[in-house]
Amino acid sequence: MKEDIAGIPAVPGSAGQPPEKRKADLVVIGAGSGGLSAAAGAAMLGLDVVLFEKGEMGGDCLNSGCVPSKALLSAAKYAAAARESSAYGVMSGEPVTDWEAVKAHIRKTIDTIAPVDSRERFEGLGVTVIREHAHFTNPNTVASASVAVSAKRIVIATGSRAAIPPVPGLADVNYLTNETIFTVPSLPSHLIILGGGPIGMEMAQAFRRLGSEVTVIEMDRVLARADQAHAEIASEALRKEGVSILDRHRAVKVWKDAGKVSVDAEGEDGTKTISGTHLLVATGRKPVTDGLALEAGDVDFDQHGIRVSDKLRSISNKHVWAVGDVAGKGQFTHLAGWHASVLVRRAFFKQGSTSSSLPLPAVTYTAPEVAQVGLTEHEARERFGDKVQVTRFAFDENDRAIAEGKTEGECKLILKKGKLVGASIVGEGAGDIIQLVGYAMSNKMKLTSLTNFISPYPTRTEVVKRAASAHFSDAVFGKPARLLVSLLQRIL
Ligand SMILES: Cc1cc2nc3c(=O)[nH]c(=O)nc-3n(C[C@H](O)[C@H](O)[C@H](O)COP(=O)(O)OP(=O)(O)OC[C@H]3O[C@@H](n4cnc5c(N)ncnc54)[C@H](O)[C@@H]3O)c2cc1C
Ligand SMILES: NC(=O)c1ccc[n+]([C@@H]2O[C@H](COP(=O)([O-])OP(=O)(O)OC[C@H]3O[C@@H](n4cnc5c(N)ncnc54)[C@H](O)[C@@H]3O)[C@@H](O)[C@H]2O)c1
Repeated sequence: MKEDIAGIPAVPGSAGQPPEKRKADLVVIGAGSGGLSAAAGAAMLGLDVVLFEKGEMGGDCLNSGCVPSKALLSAAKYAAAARESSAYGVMSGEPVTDWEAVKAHIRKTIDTIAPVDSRERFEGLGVTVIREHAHFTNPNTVASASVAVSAKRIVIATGSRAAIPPVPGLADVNYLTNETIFTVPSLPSHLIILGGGPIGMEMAQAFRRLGSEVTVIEMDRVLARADQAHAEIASEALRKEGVSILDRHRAVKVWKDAGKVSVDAEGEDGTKTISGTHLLVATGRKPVTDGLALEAGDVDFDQHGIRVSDKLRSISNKHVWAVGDVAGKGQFTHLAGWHASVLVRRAFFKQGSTSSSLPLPAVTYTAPEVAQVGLTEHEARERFGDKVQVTRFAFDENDRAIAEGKTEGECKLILKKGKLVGASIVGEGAGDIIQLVGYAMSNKMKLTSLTNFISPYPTRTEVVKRAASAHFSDAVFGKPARLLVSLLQRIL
């Protein structure tokens, strides 16, 4: 693919001077989750690391992704708790949202975490941090306005940005993205959200709980990568809270009129026009490959990002690696962190992990949470056919869930001939609970490892042990077992 080199600063040096030339062991472009972890890992091994960042240290996750979204969701949780509290015998009224105070909570959360990602911390680790836009000048050199650094290893960790679909009229309205939604001047009165992926669904519930009217327009099904039944449980919960979800509706036209933004959404039953005060575009992400002069670096890329092998090394330039969203293998902070770990092990210890050598967890932080690790039941059946077994346990039989009145959900373990290949959990705390299964799978443990331990009572995580135990219940309590026990009773 040919590269769009727009965005490369025209000025060669800070005061019109040619950039200073230097060497380093490792150059990292991008100080987000992936780039920071790579830089820290290499610096802690005593290597000479140069890190370029053109924007805010911490990248998307800290500034316009995971952190602000989870801070917003936590504010929204209090609003929901106030509404629900009378069911628990505690009376409170309809909550009042102070949007400025919610934004202050978001800002405070970012500011509290920011020092971990800061220039000062990384300089303390020995990393040279250059707060400038960087681009390739040749296959082993990266330059910014002030410096050109040559290195044996260069890591591209430039992340992704919101992908804007080619919907007629969209470019002419002031739509919001993840970069602007957390600082919008007033609480949207009616927020229309294009896209029912993790961003769309998390934001839909957060704003609805804080008092906005919310409409989600999704051209396929919501949370399409999650277990379908679990995604439906989550969308039903959002609907009950008043979120209007138009799934299988494609946005085909957008326009602004008399201070309102309107969207035509086309479904099987015709076209509906939705009018609101704000429009959030959450229709997926686009890797940031522009402005890097990748052709000068002999770095191949396509619409998914830098073309790398599962070892995260560029297929066209052996000096170059890619980590995080720009590597085109998934868009999660924990995946970016894992990529950095793969890079450090491979590049400096010659160890053999790859991007896909551990099962990847994914959690959407709606209430209920929707969590996945490894394969969904659907993916497993497509791959392994009738060798697949499913064992499950419902939250409404879990005493902690009953005590807390959060009984919607289930834990589903997916097995291939008795071996764990995935798990899907929907319910309160699913993202925490699923770690137990991820741990067992990553360490290639047997299903019995999920039954052979004492789980504290009453905890929601007991659902994992109960789902695993259900798989063995026939063997343990079935007719053959009963016969054996009665025989042994007579002998012993
Ligand atoms: C709203 C939202 C919520 C999310 N929630 C979660 C969540 O709950 N859990 C989760 O795991 N993931 C979540 N994600 C995804 C997560 O934020 C990303 O997967 C993660 O930030 C990717 O990290 P990265 O290092 O690849 O890229 P980024 O964090 O995007 O960092 C890339 C950095 O590179 C810099 N850069 C780009 N080009 C250049 C250049 N030429 N020169 C110098 N610097 C450059 C950018 O300025 C940026 O700082 C969320 C994302 C969004 C948008
Ligand atoms: N909790 C988390 O871990 C978390 C939270 C947010 C984001 N993320 C990461 O960020 C990524 C991006 O999230 P996202 O929600 O933007 O993307 P996504 O790709 O997951 O979902 C986008 C949705 O928009 C729909 N869409 C596209 N064009 C449309 C149109 N014209 N009309 C209607 N619908 C349309 C798609 O069908 C899709 O379902 C996620 O895949 C995830 O990896 C993670």
